[in-house]
Amino acid sequence: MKSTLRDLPVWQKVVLVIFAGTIFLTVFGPHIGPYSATTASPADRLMPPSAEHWFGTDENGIDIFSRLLAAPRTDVTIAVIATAISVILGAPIGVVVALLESRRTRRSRAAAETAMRLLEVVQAFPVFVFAMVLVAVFGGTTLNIIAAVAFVNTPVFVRLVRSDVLSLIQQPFAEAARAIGNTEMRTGFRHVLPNAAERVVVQISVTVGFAILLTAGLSFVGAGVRPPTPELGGMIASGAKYLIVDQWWPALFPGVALGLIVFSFGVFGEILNKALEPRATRGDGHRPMDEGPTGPVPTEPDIPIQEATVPEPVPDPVPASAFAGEPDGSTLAAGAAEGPAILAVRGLTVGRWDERGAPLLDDIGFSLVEGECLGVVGESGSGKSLLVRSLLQLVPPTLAVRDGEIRYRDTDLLGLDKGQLRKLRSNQIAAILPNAKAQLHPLITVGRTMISAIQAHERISSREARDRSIELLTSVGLSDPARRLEAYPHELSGGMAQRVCVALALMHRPDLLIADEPTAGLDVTIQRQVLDLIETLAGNRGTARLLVTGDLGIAAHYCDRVAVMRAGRIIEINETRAFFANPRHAYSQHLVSCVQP
Ligand SMILES: Nc1ncnc2c1ncn2[C@@H]1O[C@H](COP(=O)(O)OP(=O)(O)OP(=O)(O)O)[C@@H](O)[C@H]1O
Repeated sequence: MKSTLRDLPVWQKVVLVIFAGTIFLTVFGPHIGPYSATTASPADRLMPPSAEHWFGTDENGIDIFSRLLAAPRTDVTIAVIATAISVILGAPIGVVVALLESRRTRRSRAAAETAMRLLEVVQAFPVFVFAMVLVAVFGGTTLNIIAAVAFVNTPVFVRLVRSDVLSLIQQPFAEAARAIGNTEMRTGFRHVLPNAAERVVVQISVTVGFAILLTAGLSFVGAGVRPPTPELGGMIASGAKYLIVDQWWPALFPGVALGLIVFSFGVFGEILNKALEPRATRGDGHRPMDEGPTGPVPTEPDIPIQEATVPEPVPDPVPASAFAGEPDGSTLAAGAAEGPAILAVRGLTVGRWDERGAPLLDDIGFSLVEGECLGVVGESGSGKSLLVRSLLQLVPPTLAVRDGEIRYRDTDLLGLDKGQLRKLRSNQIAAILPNAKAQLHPLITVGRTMISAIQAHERISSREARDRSIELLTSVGLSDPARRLEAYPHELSGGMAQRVCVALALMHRPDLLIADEPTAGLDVTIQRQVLDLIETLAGNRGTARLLVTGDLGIAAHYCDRVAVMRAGRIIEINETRAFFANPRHAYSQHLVSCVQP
């Protein structure tokens, strides 16, 4: 904060002083004027500025300087209370409307649409006229003025929060929050809404400024605060009629004061915005945390990961027609593993929700047994991530599962309601999604994310949840876990963030782990450490793993079987050794040939 203040340009520092002065006057103003701000003195009527009355006197002979010192209390108090009401009403409505809109059901979309149309009706009236009508109908008491100003400003916050939540709800950290078992509402309010806070804070400051203007405007037209209460709009109104007779001071000073106050609130919002941004407040003084000693030392893999990396996208030296053949019985021979399946997928087909266009996932089928690791490989755009999202029921809102079955043990996942799904996620089915840093809430410390994830499933105190978080971070090999709990995601290295995500995914000892490119973006050594960690923690507990990767070397080293995807279909599934020794499908042969020396 200190460095933010120091870096401000001079004019902003001046505005900040005006803002601080306004707040000071709001609290103490009525008590510090040299004269009474309300007692009339007809003998001193309309005296020009002088040493005795610095800003002159008004039509009632009251010292204008003393009234100006007292007036901000009225305007600012009304504006602040009204704006607080607007935020308290507007922000939750905005979150709910956004969540309704992001659902695909007709009913929820209709409800969101109705709410937005109603807001448009409110906003279609000129705000000032609307506030005047409200005050005229219900009377010009202070409470009614506050209610009117709050009412006309509420839609601003609804719209602002709605648009922010709509754009943020698809972000990786929000998806991750849902994947670890948070309800949609909890994700919306606890994970997404704080990210809209920066814009809301700026808007609050601008709105308070506007609300001061509105309050003054209502008083100016005689519908607001009544004399003799010192109030800027009323002072301007009473002074304006003397402008034509060259008595400028009763209107000019309150006019300038009003302009400066409104302006200072707008600028203060910007300054606050900069100061609240965690990267701004902590970025300078905090160097990125060192990786520190980490967990299990990896053993040498049989196949070196670097050498096996498949460049993306895979060039197609073989004509496309060579790969066009339908997968047949031979290429899908090992599609069903032996033993009772933990996950069984049949005929899964995903496409646009309005059923237009070709499916993006077409007739996907495979199964996964206890303790097994199935690698899903394929070129970019083949549908690997979409498969993961479909399994986790996190299909983007523009897409939908058109057909098929996803069975987790005896449960049909596609038939579950949100509550049942939430219980399964994280408790029994866990996910690690790509780009760990983006999965973690940018404005929430690692500790709060972990505690919230633990408490989403267990009724335990925050202290117990914190102790558990420290144990978990230790188990994923993070040094100094208590300090890591206080860190924001941007203060972690990629490898550390990924370890936190592994801890989050495995905290409830799931028996199915779905990992989508869990090491994307990490350097090769860290990749191996993270994959070994998953293997040690999940594999040794018998957790079945579906590991999506674009790296055949990773699939070769860590997976029991490999499934190859191309253009939304699984074209081959085989045991890992057999797959690399003798790939059956022409496209698999091409993939394997790309990584063999
Ligand atoms: N929200 C969406 N709306 C429409 N199409 C989508 C959407 N998300 C993905 N797709 C399409 O689905 C197909 C599969 O995408 P997906 O992200 O699953 O590929 P991928 O195999 O994971 O690729 P990569 O390895 O590059 O992440 C692509 O053609 C993509 O354009």
